[in-house]
This record gives sequence, structure tokens and C-alpha cells, in this order.
Amino acid sequence: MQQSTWFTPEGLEDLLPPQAQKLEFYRRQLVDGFHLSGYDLVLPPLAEFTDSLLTGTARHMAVDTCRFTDQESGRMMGVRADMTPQVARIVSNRLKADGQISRLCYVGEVLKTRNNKAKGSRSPIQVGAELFGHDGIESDIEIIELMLESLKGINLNIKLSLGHVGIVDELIALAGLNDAQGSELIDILERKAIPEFDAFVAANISGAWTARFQQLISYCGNAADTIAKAQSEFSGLSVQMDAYLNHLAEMVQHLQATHASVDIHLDLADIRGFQYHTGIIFAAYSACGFLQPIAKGGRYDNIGADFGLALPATGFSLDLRGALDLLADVADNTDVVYAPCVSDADLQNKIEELKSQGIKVVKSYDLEQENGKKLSNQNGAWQLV
Ligand SMILES: N[C@@H](Cc1c[nH]c[nH+]1)C(=O)O
Repeated sequence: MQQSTWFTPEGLEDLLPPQAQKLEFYRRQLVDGFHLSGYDLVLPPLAEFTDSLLTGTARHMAVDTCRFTDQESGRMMGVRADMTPQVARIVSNRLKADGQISRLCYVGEVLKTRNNKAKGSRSPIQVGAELFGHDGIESDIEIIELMLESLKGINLNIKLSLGHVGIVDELIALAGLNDAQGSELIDILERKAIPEFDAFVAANISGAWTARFQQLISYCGNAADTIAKAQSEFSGLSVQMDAYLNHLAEMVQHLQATHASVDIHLDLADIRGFQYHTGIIFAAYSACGFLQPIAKGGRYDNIGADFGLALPATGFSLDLRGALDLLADVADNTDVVYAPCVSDADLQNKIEELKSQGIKVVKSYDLEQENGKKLSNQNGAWQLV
């Protein structure tokens, strides 16, 4: 047998005890929390036709998506690299949830073509929530608060970073950049390549706009100060720009009132990893310093257009596998009882009764050797000894 037979591919790992149980514990806690906020669970399939998986705004995901030919239909399929576009397909095409608000949540493993550690796990276990059918700031607030509440519920201490994709887009439009220039700039910002950004601005932007792009990149820091600065310097550039900044300011004000203990940070030029987003974007970083966000999300209006129903949408997801080391270990305090392997209906009833009380009952093939409580037949009745 070749030695490589028992190796798993780079970035695809087994989760062993007790880590797997720990993940399951937190998964339940998160999904139960979503449920209590009115989010219904959906479980999309692991793979879909690339036509639906990589449609519209999700086409940017193509490089991350493992693809293969479906032996049934001959069509190209892909393993999901993100569940959000799948949930958008479900709401637009399966639930046809027009004219109403839909709240959905999901859990599942996703897969990425490459093992880029800087971008997080190659096979995240994605847990998330999406809200469809509302385009006001209230739904952005609901989703961000749900994320904060969920992370607090699993005892993760985080910092919140906020941004708005529209601000970069609007500045590009106002400065009169053409499509190619706009895409190049977005690509530079996605990589946060500051020297390239400076070179791009020097070569492509003139007059007062040069200073504005430099200001944009400087809008990074404490939320209250940064939004005040951005609002004073960008005020009046356009109605849209004012609206975007006002939305952010309102968001900051709201969260400072409801989540006073959360450290809120603004980064108006940070669009890294926000591929299909169109509005307010956000990320939660570990307060104990961790480069990858624990959870992230944002508004992504109209992603469902290709599925026949364009709905406003906002949501967030987190990678439970990536967050596992940051989560407290879960002690297994369940009582253990050993049971003999004998054919006896009363014993079986007793075992079921104990399990229904949350007691762990383990079959023993050598009861004498076990340390701990045992089920023993005492004068015809099964009892704990
Ligand atoms: N699925 C996105 C986050 C998101 C969820 N909903 C909206 N955005 C991601 O993993 O980056």
C-alpha cells in the first residue's frame, strides 16, 4: 500500500474527538439562536450546476469553485464555495418569496479550490443567516445585531469593522473612471495593495479627485471619529454619497447604543472578500488579535435577479471550523453507566430510560473491568451499582 493512501489533501482535515463534538455543540447553539430570532433552517445541496452556483454577482466565486461534469446530465457542476448564493437561489426560485420578508439560516461544509491559508480554511463549516425582502437600514441592523448576539452567545469577544461598498463605487463613478479603470481599482483595493493604489491614483486620477481617493484610504479607525471625518470631507459630493455615509453614521449610532461594549471600527476602503456585496459590509474580528475575520457579511441586493426574482438581501456567515480554537472547550460532564451485553427486555428498557434522562450508557464487553457505575441485575431488577 502506498504511504499516501491515508493522507487527506492539503487543507482538508478530519475533525477528531473531542473537537468534532465541540463543533457540534456550538453549531447547535448558533442554529438554535437563529431559530429563536425567526430564521428558518435550509439545507442546500453540496453541489449544483455551475449555471446556478456561479450566476450573476456570484460569478466572482468561479476561481474558488471545484468543478466537474455531472455524469447524469453531462452538465458542469460545482461544489459550493459559499452557501449564500444557494440560499438566494432558494428564496428567489423555490420559495418565490416576493413581497414579503424571509429569514433563512443554514449550516454546511463548503470547499475551495485552493488552500490559501491567508484567506482562512479551505473547507469551512459555514453557519449563517440571511434576510431577504427588506432594503432599509433596519435589516442591516438586524443582521449585524444577530451576528453580535450569536458571537456573544458562544462567548467570543470581538471587534466590529464596518464599511460600505457603495462609497468606493460612487467615488469611482464621480471621478469619471471607465469600467476598466474601475475594475483595476477594485482589484487593488481587494488586495489592499497600498503602493499600487498610490501608483494607480497618480496615473489615472487628476485634480481634486486625487485628494479624495487618498482621503478614502485614510478613513480607517475608530467608528465615531472616522464617520464624522468622512461626512465632513465628502459631504455634498453626491446625493448617493451623502446617503451612504448617513446610513453608516446611523448604524454606528445605533450599535453604540445597543452594544456599548463592542469596539467598532470603520474601514471605508476595505472591500476584501466582499465579492457580491452592494451596500453596508461588516466583519467581526477576534478581540485577541486574529487576522481573519471570524464572521462577515453585508448587503447584496439583486443577487436573485438571475433566478427570476431580484430581492434586497443582507446576511452574514461564519466559519465554525476556523473559529474552533477561539471557542472554549466543552466539558463532557455527562454521567456514564456501563451496561452488560445480555438479551433482556427489562435491561433494554432501563437503558432507554437512563438515556432519556441524559445519562450516557455504554455497552461493556467486560463489565468486571469497568470503573464506574454499572447496571446489574439485583433480584430480577436492573439497578445501578
Ligand atoms: N457568505 C459571505 C458572507 C455573507 C453572508 N451573507 C452575505 N454575505 C462570506 O462568506 O463571505
